[in-house]
Amino acid sequence: MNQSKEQRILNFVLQNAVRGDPCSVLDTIDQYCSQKEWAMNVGNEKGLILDKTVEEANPSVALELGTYCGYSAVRIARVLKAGAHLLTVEFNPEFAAIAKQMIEFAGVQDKVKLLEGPSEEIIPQLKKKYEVDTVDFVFLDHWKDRYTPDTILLQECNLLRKGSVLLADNVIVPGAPEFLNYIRNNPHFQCTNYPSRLEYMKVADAMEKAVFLG
Ligand SMILES: O=C(NC/C=C/[C@H]1O[C@@H](n2cnc(C(F)(F)F)c2)[C@H](O)[C@@H]1O)c1cc([N+](=O)[O-])cc(O)c1O
Ligand SMILES: [Mg+2]
Repeated sequence: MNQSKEQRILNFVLQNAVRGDPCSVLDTIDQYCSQKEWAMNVGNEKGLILDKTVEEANPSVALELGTYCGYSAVRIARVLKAGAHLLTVEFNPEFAAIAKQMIEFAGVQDKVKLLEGPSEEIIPQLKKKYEVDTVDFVFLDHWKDRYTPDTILLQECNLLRKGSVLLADNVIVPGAPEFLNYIRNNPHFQCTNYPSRLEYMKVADAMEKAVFLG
């Protein structure tokens, strides 16, 4: 059975990155995906915006929707303060298995909890089953038509508090027009757009930050 692209990315990391060194894992994924096979990791340019937004939010509890191979989970976990943790949600079992190995190889497994399943199932479980009170930071990087319903679901489940920061990837490519319309016209959110480029490509993309005002 021939390997998947995601398996090839993981193998390249296992063979070329430094175990326990998150930066080397990120650089190795970026090297592979810019030189060999494109993949939908947030990448290093938008990754810097992600880093700054997480550092500014300084979350105790962070949530990621769309783990994929674990690139942004490693990226976020490596800048979390002591005692803070990231919950990352992945729907596809193959991707979840890859991401688990990526996170462990990077040495950030103590800061990351990978939850497998659809967001509409997992989000309502966060308080009772995963002992979450509210989330301080949310990275939206999953299916673009799920950004809005999941943002609404987070509010319905009382998981956001005054000052919770949402950061959405790909608001230009592939685009999330319905989400931008929702969040920019919602008086409960203060939005900021961060123009950048699509990972590994000379194509414009952007991230949107939305701070919940309560
Ligand atoms: O489609 C893109 N991303 C979709 C990403 C999808 C990923 O999110 C997971 N997911 C789905 N539901 C959940 C949850 F959490 F709800 F359960 C998690 C999917 O299994 C997949 O791993 C994309 C596409 C491009 N591009 O250039 O085409 C560039 C990008 O940066 C992208 O993120
Ligand atoms: Mg993305």
